[in-house]
Amino acid sequence: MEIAIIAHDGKKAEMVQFLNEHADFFHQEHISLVSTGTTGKKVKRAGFEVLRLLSGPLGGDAQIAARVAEGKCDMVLFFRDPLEKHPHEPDVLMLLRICDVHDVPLASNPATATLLINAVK
Ligand SMILES: O=C(CO)COP(=O)(O)O
Repeated sequence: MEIAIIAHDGKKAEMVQFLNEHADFFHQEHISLVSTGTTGKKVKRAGFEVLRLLSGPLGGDAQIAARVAEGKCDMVLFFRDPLEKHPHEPDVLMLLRICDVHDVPLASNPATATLLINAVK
């Protein structure tokens, strides 16, 4: 199962904390992680194996959307920062839309992400 991990700058620490809290789940062999560039760097540094794509503002969200559209990515955990502006907002909205088009589960905060991963344990 491929899970995309994405976090805006103001939410990256929360994402790493979330991964650490659920490390047993994310370290399972059948779970593979894919991530936008800078998030991926932090995820890797925290000891998780991850396929790092481009940074979000450079097209990373779009790359993840493509994986969702192609049926490669099964779940998206995207901790967005609702208090910040993002130059690549169109890409962010596109990713959310593509998840809805393809009925792929998407969590935008830790509470929902916890419910999602508990559902697939
Ligand atoms: O901007 C992002 C999501 O929209 C995340 O990108 P980074 O992981 O490269 O910071």
